[in-house]
Amino acid sequence: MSDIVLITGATSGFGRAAARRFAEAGWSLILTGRRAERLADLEKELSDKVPVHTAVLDVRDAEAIKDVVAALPEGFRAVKALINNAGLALAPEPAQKADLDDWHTMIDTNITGLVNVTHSLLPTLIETGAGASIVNLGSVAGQWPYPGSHVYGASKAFVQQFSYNLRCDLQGTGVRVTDIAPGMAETEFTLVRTGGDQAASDKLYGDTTPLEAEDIAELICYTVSLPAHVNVNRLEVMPTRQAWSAFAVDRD
Ligand SMILES: NC(=O)C1=CN([C@@H]2O[C@H](COP(=O)(O)OP(=O)(O)OC[C@H]3O[C@@H](n4cnc5c(N)ncnc54)[C@H](OP(=O)(O)O)[C@@H]3O)[C@@H](O)[C@H]2O)C=CC1
Ligand SMILES: O=CCS(=O)(=O)O
Repeated sequence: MSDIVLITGATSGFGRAAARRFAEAGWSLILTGRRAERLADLEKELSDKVPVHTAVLDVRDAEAIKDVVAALPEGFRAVKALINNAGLALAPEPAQKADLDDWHTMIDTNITGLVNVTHSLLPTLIETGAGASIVNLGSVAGQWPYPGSHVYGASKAFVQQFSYNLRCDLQGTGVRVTDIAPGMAETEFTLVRTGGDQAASDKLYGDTTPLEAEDIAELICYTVSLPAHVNVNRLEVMPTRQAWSAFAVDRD
């Protein structure tokens, strides 16, 4: 029987690329996200290669997650890898101009959603034991501050620390935990962050060479495919053409 991976946010970007990469590697796929049509398209694309189960799921809904896990068909129950990828940034403006609802949406998705899914899958992953993995999508924004990152960066700092703390508690169970922290990667991320501003997205990723979704998918698949005794704690990854910036100084 093939290994089973559950991916949140499989309808776009890293999640969709990861679905394709895991399919290439022969894993059975549980693909989730809010957009049913995209899940159906992905199932159609991949189901002649590997077994695919899809579930429309908003990670903010803890009860819905329990239902999805309880309703997993035979053959998809012994999940070996959980990829906590669903997430978003909103409100690119400075904190003092940001909408409170946008802050709540980021907290509810990036923190509460990730915690909801993890809590529901922990018993299964522990039962799977040696070689099981949780990969959490953090961000360079969880460690490095920049203007307009406010709640988004803070939510990813939570992801990093939660990953480390989980590792401590899961020691002895065989379940591995990894925080993958990408820098600039071209996906629908900026389109979502800017409320659908394609020009802003094109400008951000233009005239440089951002990471591609496939780069991160490769790292996710690599991380969970390492021998069971190897735990990658954190992977921070940037495009070669991106680096840190100097401190900002307010001058007269
Ligand atoms: N692109 C980048 O530069 C970076 C991104 N990241 C992180 O990587 C992860 C993936 O982002 P990326 O692929 O770039 O962005 P995309 O916008 O392309 O994909 C985001 C995915 O998250 C899903 N999602 C969002 N909200 C919810 C929700 N409430 N419930 C379920 N699924 C949800 C979306 O699916 P749907 O709308 O169908 O629900 C979509 O599949 C995010 O956590 C992001 O913060 C980290 C570092 C860099
Ligand atoms: O998490 C995404 C990368 S960035 O936009 O914060 O640099």
